[in-house]
This record gives sequence, structure tokens and C-alpha cells, in this order.
Amino acid sequence: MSEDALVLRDVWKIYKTATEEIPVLKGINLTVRQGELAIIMGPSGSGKSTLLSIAGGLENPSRGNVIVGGVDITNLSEDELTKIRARKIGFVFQSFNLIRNLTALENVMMPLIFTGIYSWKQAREIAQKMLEIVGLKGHEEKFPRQLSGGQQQRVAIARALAPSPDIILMDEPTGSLDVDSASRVLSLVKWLNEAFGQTIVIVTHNPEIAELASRTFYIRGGQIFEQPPTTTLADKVKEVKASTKKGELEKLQLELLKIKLDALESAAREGKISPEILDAELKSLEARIARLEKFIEK
Ligand SMILES: Nc1ncnc2c1ncn2[C@@H]1O[C@H](COP(=O)(O)OP(=O)(O)OP(=O)(O)O)[C@@H](O)[C@H]1O
Repeated sequence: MSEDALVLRDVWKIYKTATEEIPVLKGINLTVRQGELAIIMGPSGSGKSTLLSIAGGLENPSRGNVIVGGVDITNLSEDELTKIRARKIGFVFQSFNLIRNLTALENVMMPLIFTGIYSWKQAREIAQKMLEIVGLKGHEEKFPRQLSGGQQQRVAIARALAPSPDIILMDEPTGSLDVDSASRVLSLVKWLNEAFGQTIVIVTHNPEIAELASRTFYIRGGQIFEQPPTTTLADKVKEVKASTKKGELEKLQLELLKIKLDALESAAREGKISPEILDAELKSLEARIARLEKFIEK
């Protein structure tokens, strides 16, 4: 069973301009396991955003492989990649990227529809639950302009989380927020990771975010280095667990993963997903379900 949410294998990125070749990533090897919160730091221009775009299948590596939740996304067709990305990867950007003329609820429903596996009714039900989880119950029918920056970022997080992706990738998620909103968003991120078991990778300059990490990486000179943990993560976990009702979120997460399992199986019966991809996706989903069930039984 696949316990690795993200694997980068010897990933290179060389940008070509008219006059030169710029090697930005030089053979990156990185494994993020399910349930980890990994932070990637590094100087400006070191390739953090490039790495995140490649990990999320938004950009192709010049060489090497990207494996998300057991599926190698490196050589998929554009059509397959779009659907896999929607099911397996959630993105949160600095600028929220919400669609202006859709309500909060509709924004969260969009990626669910893009997965090609959820019905309209399932998408609506999941989107409602997600907005409740991020503390935005009652704001479902508001448009982005009617929400504060922090609330918009929470909609963006609900949207990223809705399809129960194997991994959420965040690029400077608090970059455009004031201190108060940033701290609310950070608490949410920490809570989703610790209590919800969501795997998250964050690219940031913000040392406060780095304090949340279970693993910290630095990019420099095209290479990646892991910094040994220095903070006492166990204390942070205790703090978060104390503030959430025991088992409730895990049960909700399990419910959502089971809806996804049903949706995947019916999509496969209708021939919407190839057997190879279905097989890899089921393995990853079953590993996540088993992990949660074990946790709930404790
Ligand atoms: N499409 C492109 N064509 C050519 N060069 C590019 C392209 N995209 C990025 N680069 C270069 O690649 C390098 C890495 O850029 P990237 O945005 O990944 O860095 P970063 O670490 O995220 O920077 P910052 O912290 O400032 O956001 C930079 O030198 C940038 O100029």
C-alpha cells in the first residue's frame, strides 16, 4: 500500500532563454509521507515555486519523475493529468485564485466537478461540509468580494481540501494577509494537518509557518536539504488535539474518503478511468482509509 503522498525522483528543471540555459533544479529527490506537513524554504529565486508547480503537475520537469499518491503523473496526457490533478492534488496560492462571479459554495464545488467522478449532489454536500470545517458556515452564498482576505483564503483551503486530495500544495498561503488573518489561516492549516491527517507541503519565507512543520527543507543551488527537526512536535500535537472533539474530524474525513471511493468505483464501471490509474488510486485511498480506521479504533 502506498504510504507516500509525494515522491520526486531526480527532478531537474532547466529553463531555456534565447541566449542561455538556466538550471534551476538539479536532481531533486524528495519523499513526503502521508500525514506530514513539509515546509520548503530557500532564498528568493532558488526554485521553490518551480518545485511546487512541478510537484502539482502544473509544469513538466526537464527530467525525472513525479509520483503523487502512487500515480506517476510525469507522462500523462493533458486530459488525464487534469482529472488526476483534480482528484489527487489541492492547490492554495498567495492570491487565493477564487472565481469572482461564483459564490463561496460554487467555488468549492468546482474542483469536485472537475474530478469527473462526483455527481452534482455529492459535490454540493461535500462543499457545504468543507465550508463548515473551515469555519464559514453561513457564508455559502457570498461572492469573494463580500469576504475578507482571511475568509477568502479559507474558502481557497476548503476548495483545495474538498476532493480529499492525497496532498495539498500551498505557495505562500499567508503572503497577502494581515497578521490576524494570517494567524487564523495558520491555525487552520495546523489543525487540518494534525487533526484531519491531511498531507500538506508549503513553500514560504515566513518563519512562523516553518514552526508548524513536521519536516523542513531548504533549496539552495538547485539542490534540496532537509533540516533535522528542532521543535517539539509532540507538544504542538497535544495542543491541537485538546482543542478539537476527539474522533469527530477523523470520522468526517473517513466519510468523505468513502464517498470518494464509491465515486471512483462507479466512474471506473462507466469507463471514465483507466484500470491502471484506478488501481493506483484505490491503493492510495485504501491506505488512507486504513490509517484513519486504525486511528479511530484507538
Ligand atoms: N518560465 C521561466 N523562464 C525562465 N526562467 C524562469 C521561469 N520561471 C522561473 N524562472 C527562473 O527560475 C528561478 C526560480 O524561480 P522560482 O519562482 O521558482 O523561485 P522562488 O524560490 O519561488 O522565488 P521567490 O521566493 O522569489 O518567489 C528564478 O531565477 C526565475 O527567474
